[in-house]
Amino acid sequence: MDTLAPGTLREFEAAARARLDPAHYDYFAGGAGDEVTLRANEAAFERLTLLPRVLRGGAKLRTGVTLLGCRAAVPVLVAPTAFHRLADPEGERATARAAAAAETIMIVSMAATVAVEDVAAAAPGARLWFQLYLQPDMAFTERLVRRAEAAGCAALVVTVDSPVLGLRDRDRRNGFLDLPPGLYCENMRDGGRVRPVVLSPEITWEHIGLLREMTALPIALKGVLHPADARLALDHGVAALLVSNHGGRQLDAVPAAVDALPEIAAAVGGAVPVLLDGGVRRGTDVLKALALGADAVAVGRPVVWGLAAGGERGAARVLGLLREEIEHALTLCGCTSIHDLGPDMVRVHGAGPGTARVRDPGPDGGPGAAWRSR
Ligand SMILES: Cc1cc2nc3c(=O)[nH]c(=O)nc-3n(C[C@H](O)[C@H](O)[C@H](O)COP(=O)(O)O)c2cc1C
Ligand SMILES: O=C(O)C(=O)c1ccccc1
Repeated sequence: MDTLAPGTLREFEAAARARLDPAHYDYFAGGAGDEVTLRANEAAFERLTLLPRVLRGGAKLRTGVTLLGCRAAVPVLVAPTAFHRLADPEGERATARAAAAAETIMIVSMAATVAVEDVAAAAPGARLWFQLYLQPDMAFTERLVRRAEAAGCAALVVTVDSPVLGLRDRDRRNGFLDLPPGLYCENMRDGGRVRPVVLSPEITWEHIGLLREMTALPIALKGVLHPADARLALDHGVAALLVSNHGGRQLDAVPAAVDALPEIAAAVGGAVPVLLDGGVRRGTDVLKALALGADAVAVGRPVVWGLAAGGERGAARVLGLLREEIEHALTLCGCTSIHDLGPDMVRVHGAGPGTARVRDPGPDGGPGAAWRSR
């Protein structure tokens, strides 16, 4: 990469598109159905505005956050995305090194093309969480959990928005069904064969209970949109929630992730950390999500675009750009810490004051302070 290198996340997408096989680009970029939810994720951020505070300078900027015992220097995690070796020969190894360099958490996909042990070995010091689709064969699920634990993963992220795969017209048209020869879902190797990733409509809250008995690792649920499910998650001892519509790849017609966030944050009431992914493309998007009650966000496609455009350096640059943009926007908002952000600083474009306000920001203005102070 040179001086003409991408300088925004959206420019990274264009650079990645130019390099990728068109069917692979479509797999990464695409959504389900008419891609209404896919577009809504970014459009919802555009409709939200930030109201800066003034004359609050002085202190040194603080962007770090601790989630499930893991410190991240920035409130931006790497969302789990499958098949990184379609974007770069080093695949998830390169992504993990980029996340380590950015001092943030990478959520390794169960459908990674590098085994979780090899991802961990390639990136010493990386903070890894492991994403899991609960497999109906719970004995295999347990073997997978043991591998993630042994590799040093600090949390399990169970994806719950995928009882079946979304209907992805781009993949259907392109005939993209399987990985090309030589690439495999390496976490699915089991007794000399590679199992298919099973998305199962049979999975229930009972399986979450079984998983909790199986492991001491904290469990996050990814893909919760209904506030009643957020409350059920708390009843089941879940340690964090990730508000997500899977980047618009599962049920088309669900709300934009950031539009679903306030109700979930209100239901959780600070009991556990709330994360969000979907459509985060600018530092200002991160600030909007944090102001509305997220403790951190995750990015999916932008990291893949970085990887496809420039391998490890490209992915690191994407995370670095977000960090620069967050610091710049915080300063312009009169904040010295991400905990200074509150719902009072967000408006829905064109709506009156307080319309985006759903939760009392508390005396120090920061959302979700309850779990942090424990
Ligand atoms: C190409 C691709 C593959 C994905 N694979 C997974 C996966 O294996 N497991 C999972 O839980 N989510 C997966 N996701 C969803 C992401 O974790 C995340 O929810 C989504 O990408 C966030 O939206 P964004 O791409 O706009 O940041 C995938 C998303 C994309 C784009
Ligand atoms: O493509 C995806 O979004 C995804 O989550 C997935 C599911 C199963 C296998 C590979 C990826």
